[in-house]
Amino acid sequence: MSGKERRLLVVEDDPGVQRQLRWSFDEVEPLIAEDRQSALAQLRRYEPQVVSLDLGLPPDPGGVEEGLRALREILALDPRTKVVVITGNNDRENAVRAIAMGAYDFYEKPLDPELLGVIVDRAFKVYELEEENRKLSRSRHDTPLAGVVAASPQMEHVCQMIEKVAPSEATVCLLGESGTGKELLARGLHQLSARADNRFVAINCAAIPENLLESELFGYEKGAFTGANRQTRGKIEHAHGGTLFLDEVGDLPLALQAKLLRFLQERVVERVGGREEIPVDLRVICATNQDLEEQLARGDFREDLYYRITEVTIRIPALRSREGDAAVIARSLLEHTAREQSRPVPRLTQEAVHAIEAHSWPGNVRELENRIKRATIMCEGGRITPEDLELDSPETEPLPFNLRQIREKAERTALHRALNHTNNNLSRAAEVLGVTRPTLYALLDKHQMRSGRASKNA
Ligand SMILES: Nc1ncnc2c1ncn2[C@@H]1O[C@H](COP(=O)(O)OP(=O)(O)OP(=O)(O)O)[C@@H](O)[C@H]1O
Repeated sequence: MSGKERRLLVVEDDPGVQRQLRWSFDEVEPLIAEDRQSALAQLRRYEPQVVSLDLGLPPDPGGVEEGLRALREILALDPRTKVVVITGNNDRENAVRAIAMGAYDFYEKPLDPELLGVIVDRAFKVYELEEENRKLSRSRHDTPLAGVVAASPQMEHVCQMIEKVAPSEATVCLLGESGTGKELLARGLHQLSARADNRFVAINCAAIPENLLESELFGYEKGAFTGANRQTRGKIEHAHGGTLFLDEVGDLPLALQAKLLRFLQERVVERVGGREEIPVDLRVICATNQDLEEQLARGDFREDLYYRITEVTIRIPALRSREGDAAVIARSLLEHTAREQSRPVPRLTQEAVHAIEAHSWPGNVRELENRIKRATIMCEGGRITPEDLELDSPETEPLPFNLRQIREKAERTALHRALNHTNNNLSRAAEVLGVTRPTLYALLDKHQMRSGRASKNA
């Protein structure tokens, strides 16, 4: 969570102290509530992660009961909230009561803005860590798809599809860029199937030279070719009873496509140089990072085979389009690596998390793994920085403060695009935007865009 997403609610009835408090926090513009009821209304509306709560609230500004009631109700509404209670001088007793009720910390008046700022900042950090942990435990760490870490709705959907299709015998085709986890998911699918006790045999069709691929897949008889000194079973036979994973199936040469198709139709293999038809019972999962439909159109992939292997197609999204997954996977990998090396888990700095979120991950999870491995070796003092990950520190664009700012930005962008599109022809720009010309003029004036560019047909 970036500093700009932090929301702080200050519950304080004294306008002088309110003013003082506004200056205590560098990174957040606090929301202010004067009493318990408006505090609860703000909590419902803005979901602040941290609340600073003066226990002396009206109608009982000299006592603490109203403040403690507010504390109880805030935590009942959202127990994740970190509440820092502010008590009078030397009022330890009520501070302890508040902590016992679930307050995160307490702070005694008189105000020291710097100290309060530090306490509040730490409260945000604890909230953020807890939130990350909640995400991780919601992630698929302990689900049947072991090893698949994901918190995004996109991957949640993929995992659900895998879980659904696993018990069937359907041939599944996993489509996705390199490093998105196709093999990991294929293994997960196998493990959830009735074939889990038998072998999962993987073969990468792109990694084996064409002349060897056939014997690798189908096996060969002794003497079938020079060097064939003994009868050898192929991957297909090895997978008998289990699952055969054909990775990079889009790279399968056309001659072998025909042979694979025959196997899928008749479920028998003939070893190279042999005549015997050997029945094999297995399930096939395929994967590719190529566009199979484009290959079909080019004639590089057989249509009949395409339909055989795509009984169920599952698209694995690229890491860059999975909301929030990169940081969650990074943390999980850090824990894993640290556990393996019996070392304390290093911490990602906020800048590192921003950099991870901003990077486009062309190599997907594999690239993330490599960067994390490198960073665990290079980092110092238990903290991982963007430099350790060899990522740029991104200039994070501040979040717009409110809906009005978002609307205005969208309006400006739409105006620019319409004017560019129509070569500054105002009548046409108004048409494109679906507004009248006077409305367009008003908008251009509002955004001070009338001078210079937008003049034609005005
Ligand atoms: N969701 C995930 N959670 C944790 N680790 C993952 C996840 N997805 C992928 N990985 C890890 O990333 C690495 C690459 O994954 P995998 O080999 O399954 O990708 P792939 O799509 O099959 O790649 P390629 O197309 O290059 O064969 C593996 O080490 C895998 O364990």
